Amino acid sequence: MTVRVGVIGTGMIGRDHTRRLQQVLAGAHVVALADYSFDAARAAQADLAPEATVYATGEELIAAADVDAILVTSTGSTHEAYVLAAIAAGKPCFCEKPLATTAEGAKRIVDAEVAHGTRLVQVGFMRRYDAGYRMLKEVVDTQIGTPLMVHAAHRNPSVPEAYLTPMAIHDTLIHEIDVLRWLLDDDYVSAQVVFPRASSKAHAKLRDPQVVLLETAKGVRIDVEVFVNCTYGYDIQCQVVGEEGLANLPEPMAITKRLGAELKNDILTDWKDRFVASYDVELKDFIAAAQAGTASGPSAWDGYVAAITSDACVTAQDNEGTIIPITLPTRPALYN
Ligand SMILES: NC(=O)c1ccc[n+]([C@@H]2O[C@H](COP(=O)([O-])OP(=O)(O)OC[C@H]3O[C@@H](n4cnc5c(N)ncnc54)[C@H](O)[C@@H]3O)[C@@H](O)[C@H]2O)c1
Ligand SMILES: O[C@H]1[C@H](O)[C@@H](O)[C@H](O)[C@@H](O)[C@H]1O
Repeated sequence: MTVRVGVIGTGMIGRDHTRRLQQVLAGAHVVALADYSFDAARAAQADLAPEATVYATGEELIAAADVDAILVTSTGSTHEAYVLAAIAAGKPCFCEKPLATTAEGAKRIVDAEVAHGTRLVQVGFMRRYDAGYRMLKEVVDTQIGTPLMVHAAHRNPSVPEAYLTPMAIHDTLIHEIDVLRWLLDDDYVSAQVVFPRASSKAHAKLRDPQVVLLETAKGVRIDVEVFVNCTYGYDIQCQVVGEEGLANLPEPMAITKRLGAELKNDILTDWKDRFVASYDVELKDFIAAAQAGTASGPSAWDGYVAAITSDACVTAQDNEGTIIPITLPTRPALYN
């Protein structure tokens, strides 16, 4: 069965996912588009999905009889309402991160899905599908002994003026929040944030870099450097230290050059290139589950836990150096 998909939000990643569904992956076809900007939706239709219908609102798209499944790729603050509408319509829904901008909003989605009784939501935590992270998890699970510490870094070359200090948490660190929890099969119990000397490359409303310290229920200590004006490239690092050895996330494949008396290789600069393959695999997973009328992969519960953790980290930013406890509610059976 070909899944007929409606895409809400045709900005950068909405267009990229539409391209994936239309040109790369089998089993799905984009039949509907909507964006707050009608022109943006029309442009995506012209460039990527000429046969799709453009709807004036996301709500109309969700209700359309010929739409089997929904992709929510609009601005983060709009996700919650669309995901709730998709659940109410009983349609599988892939939602880009964040699931909701508050923990309360994410909880409303969890409650709605639990009331529905089966999974319908997949959250766009694509790193779980990255080949490098999957290799790392295999080694962490089987070879280096009990994990004790994680050292990680999330570096972007630059960010726009609209990117403010809390975004380092809910826009950027949120990937580590999810993937490290998955990697360690653990949950967080506290967060702390400290700010090193500020980079002169950051604009006035952004404190950059920052170091986030997380502690897990099993006692693992995690430090994540978030540095979003590092200038030199898009660089994701992750090292897990275990009782018997340590394991590093592999570097992306790159040609090593011996040139002009130098040994060098290029560093990627764009997240789209760094995780291009994992975006393909996560949507393949979504299509396969949607064909069966359900969802798999990162769940609404994972989105909710990430939101609770993000909120604690933002509180920790506002209270530099203070350890902020993180308490999770009981996980509903749907997510076991
Ligand atoms: N997983 C990842 O690595 C990754 C990467 C990039 C973006 N994202 C997430 O995807 C989402 C979109 O990011 P982007 O970079 O494409 O942003 P963007 O600004 O390029 O696109 C967002 C689009 O949503 C539209 N929009 C705004 N309000 C709307 C509404 N109420 N209804 C319908 N459309 C609406 C805007 O007009 C715009 O076209 C964000 O939540 C972002 O965090 C995830
Ligand atoms: O929305 C983007 C995206 O999620 C990237 O993966 C991340 O590295 C950026 O910091 C963030 O702004």
